[in-house]
Amino acid sequence: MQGITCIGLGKTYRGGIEAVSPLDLNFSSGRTTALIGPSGCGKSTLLRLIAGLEEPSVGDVRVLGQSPAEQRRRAGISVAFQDPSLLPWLTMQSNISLARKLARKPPDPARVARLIGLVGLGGFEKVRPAALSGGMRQRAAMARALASDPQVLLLDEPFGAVDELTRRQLARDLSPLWKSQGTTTLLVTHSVDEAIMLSDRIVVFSPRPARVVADLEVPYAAELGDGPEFRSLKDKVLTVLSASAAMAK
Ligand SMILES: Nc1ncnc2c1ncn2[C@@H]1O[C@H](COP(=O)(O)OP(=O)(O)OP(=O)(O)O)[C@@H](O)[C@H]1O
Repeated sequence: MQGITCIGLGKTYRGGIEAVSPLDLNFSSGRTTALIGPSGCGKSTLLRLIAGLEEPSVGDVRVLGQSPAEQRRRAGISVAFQDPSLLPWLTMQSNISLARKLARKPPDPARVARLIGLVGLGGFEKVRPAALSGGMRQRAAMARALASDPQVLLLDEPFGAVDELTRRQLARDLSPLWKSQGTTTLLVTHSVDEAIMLSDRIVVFSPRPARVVADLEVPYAAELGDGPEFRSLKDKVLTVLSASAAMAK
């Protein structure tokens, strides 16, 4: 089975905090899955395990048939996390171009320019990260994540510092880029709207340690934003989420 496969995958941090309780989950190739759940339930930990940035305490994870470390070596995984780690000494444009170089892909200034335009940062190409706002840095990090045409894209609240209107616009403009390339995408978000708009499937987690409490398909029609399919799915996710949050009390 390709895609991303978690086999009995669990993580307990030093000090005994169990963030992810052993999980069996598969994320199919080419699909976008939103991961949603109460704050602190372990979503970022799961993403970091899949990215190979954290070692599992138990179990295993395979990313397109390989270990996360192997995939990272082949630059098959791109990440855009809450805290956009742009290199401070490089301009915004160079940060984005560098992603292609690190992935051993040929330079593609036209693609880089198009991405910068799509994230609304045209005119800021030569600016260094410190002179950008938090939301602008997140948008640059998103462009950087997409610049190398990754096979796997891991997004952890990539638009958390961006205002609601811009978020919607980014979701609309950027998701076709990864969807048309068959990228396997995981998106951690607190926004049910964003989860429905961007994904094919929504996995809802319990309070820590993360366990799956619902696994929902997103019907195609839900993408439209405010139709009955959208509203009914949103109600369903919110109901599961509030039941899940109540488990913590
Ligand atoms: N490096 C670490 N060492 C120890 N504990 C950690 C570490 N990273 C996360 N945790 C703990 O693990 C739990 C899960 O954290 P995680 O960041 O994965 O949750 P989350 O669901 O992504 O939260 P949020 O939605 O608020 O971003 C939390 O209790 C957190 O304090």
